[in-house]
Amino acid sequence: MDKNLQASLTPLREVIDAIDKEILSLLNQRARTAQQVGEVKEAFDAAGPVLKPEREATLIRHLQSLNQGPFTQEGIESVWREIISVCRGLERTLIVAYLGPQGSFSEQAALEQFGHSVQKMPCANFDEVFRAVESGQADIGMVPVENSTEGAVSRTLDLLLNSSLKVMGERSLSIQHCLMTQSGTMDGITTVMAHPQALAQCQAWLGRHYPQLSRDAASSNAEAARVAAENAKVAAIAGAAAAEAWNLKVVAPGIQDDPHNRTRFLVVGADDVAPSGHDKTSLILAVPNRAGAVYDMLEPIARNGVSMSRLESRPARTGQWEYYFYVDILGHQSDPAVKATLVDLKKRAAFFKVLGSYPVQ
Ligand SMILES: C=C(O[C@@H]1C=C(C(=O)O)C=C[C@H]1O)C(=O)O
Repeated sequence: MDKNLQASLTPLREVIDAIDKEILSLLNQRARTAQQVGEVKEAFDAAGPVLKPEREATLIRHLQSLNQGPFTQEGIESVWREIISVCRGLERTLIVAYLGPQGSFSEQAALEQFGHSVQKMPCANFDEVFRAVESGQADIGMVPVENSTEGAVSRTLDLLLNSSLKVMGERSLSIQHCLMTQSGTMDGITTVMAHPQALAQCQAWLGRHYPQLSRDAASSNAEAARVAAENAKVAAIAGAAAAEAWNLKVVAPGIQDDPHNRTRFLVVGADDVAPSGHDKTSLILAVPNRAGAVYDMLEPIARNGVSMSRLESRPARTGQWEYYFYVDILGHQSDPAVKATLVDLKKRAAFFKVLGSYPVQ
């Protein structure tokens, strides 16, 4: 290295070393304090949850509001999610269930939300994720609920309807699909495999570039990657993490038809989440099949000055053209306006279920 360059860098690196030493000492103070929090929780409610999503959200937002840079806001979030993950792990290791195998977008969403100091429980399908959490084998689950190109993930909606689990959080992820094979080329490839959602999100691109390939459905994109790793005739569509996990080479990155393709995931668990100051409430409603019923159902939301951020319908399977409506409103169910809205909605609805209130991402 150039001598002058070395001479200029050395003092700066010494400063960084000294700062890191301070950070390390502070991290250990924080970790010890979190252990004490764990002891207090244990003493008051040994079976109670260690995870407090509202506290984690408030703490990160507060730091972001104090942040003057140049450390980025995204940096604050990702660094503190990992710090919290380690500290939480010293209280008790969180077990997170999601649609696997390794390298799935659900895994990525789970790790972004809860950090890497968790125990991963990859499951074969969404039903298994719900079962794992309902039975207490896992603390929480991470499931996709909607995609910006393809709309609702219907199996998740159906499971939410029938499950006792609460929605405890949300996480939105940019979904960049890659085409991947063993060799990194398409030589000898006869089939492209992915989850039906991913095949749908990439259909125009596939039609343009590989119209001759047969398209096969897999239970997840990461599962398609696992199959491609065993079969040289199969190309998989999955995220970059799956290529790494299954030792595949990317033939083409970012092949989804919409470059802004995003998926929103929900955290499901057994516990209610306290207010964080910026929350959302998810609920399911059904109305009788008559003129004006949907308008009447939604009227209390507008009247109480509550914002609705999502409205999704799903057939009720009665054969009568009846629907369940999945509604997200802004605010926590303990906020007065939201509380009043929920009371009104319950009076009008043929079916009413609050899925939970949780911090807005
Ligand atoms: C330390 C706590 O437990 C967990 C860890 C947190 C942290 O490290 O800051 C925050 C919330 C909880 O998920 C707490 O409840 O304050």
